[in-house]
Amino acid sequence: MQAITHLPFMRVMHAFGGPDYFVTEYFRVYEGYVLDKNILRSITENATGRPVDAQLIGQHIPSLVRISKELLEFPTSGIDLNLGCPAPVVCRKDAGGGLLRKPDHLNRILEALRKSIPGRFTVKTRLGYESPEEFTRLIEIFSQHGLDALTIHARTVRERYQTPIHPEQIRFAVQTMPCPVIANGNVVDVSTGQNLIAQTMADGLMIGRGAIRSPWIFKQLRNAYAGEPVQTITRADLLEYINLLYDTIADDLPVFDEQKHVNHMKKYLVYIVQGLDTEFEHQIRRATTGKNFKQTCLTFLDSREPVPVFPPNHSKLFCGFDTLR
Ligand SMILES: Cc1cc2nc3c(=O)[nH]c(=O)nc-3n(C[C@H](O)[C@H](O)[C@H](O)COP(=O)(O)O)c2cc1C
Repeated sequence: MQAITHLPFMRVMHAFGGPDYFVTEYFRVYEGYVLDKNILRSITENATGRPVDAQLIGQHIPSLVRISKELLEFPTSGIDLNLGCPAPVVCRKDAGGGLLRKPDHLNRILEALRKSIPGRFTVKTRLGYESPEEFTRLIEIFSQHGLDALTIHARTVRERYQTPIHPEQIRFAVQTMPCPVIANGNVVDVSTGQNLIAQTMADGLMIGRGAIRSPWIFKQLRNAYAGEPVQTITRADLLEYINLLYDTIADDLPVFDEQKHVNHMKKYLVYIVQGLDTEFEHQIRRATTGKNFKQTCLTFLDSREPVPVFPPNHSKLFCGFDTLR
């Protein structure tokens, strides 16, 4: 996730158990593009011991091929093509989710990338641009290119993040695709993860916002599937997580600018505070210094009280996950 799931964030996720593999923020590929050194560090300095796929976004075929080849010189576990980003600035250029409106061009991109990537080549997609009905045609295309996995964020581009997802479309892909299918969208706890797997029979889960809010989610799911006890998360656990995130990201900065760092931390906190005290959220929004930020966290989180398992179901940050409960 752009400007969120960078190298220090991956380190923190791993400290709490972490996913089986990571995917980088996307490299925004165009003619003349030079590899972003900071994103590249997620690959070259990945010390988690878990694989990391390099994600590309773009539509210019020679550049996508060139950058894939360049990336394969580094210890990446594979190349992933983003067909899901709904940002208007990306879609207008027919990249990310915008490419779903250009199936013929998409077909040519997949053909060229598959030819030039000898190892793992995967796609992360939405269901279509305007309507889930577009997905049948897209699956026809995806199934022709020997993909190593297909990850599906089961919403259309138009639906952005503000609706329930369409698990039946993931189920359709699982039945149709000759490769593993990873289900994505609205997994916020063990029950929503297990229900998404049960409804789709997907080969795995990708978790985004739910992991920012609660990095224990990977370990909790592993424990639940193994029939082991699942950890209850307390306010004090959250405090430890936030402090680790604050310090790990700060230590990774070439130049530390306190105010910028506090603002960056707010990108995580908007997810973390969901379901907690509204006054906590207000005070975090107003924090400008590190001391102020950390003191606010301490004031609201210094207790052994369990935190709510679910965030609110109708906010701008999380929406529609109750259909998976
Ligand atoms: C702020 C933000 C940035 C994102 N950046 C990326 C990205 O760079 N690449 C990608 O494949 N998906 C990106 N996504 C989408 C997520 O990976 C995921 O598909 C989506 O949030 C639904 O899954 P979730 O409910 O587990 O978060 C982003 C989502 C958000 C909210």
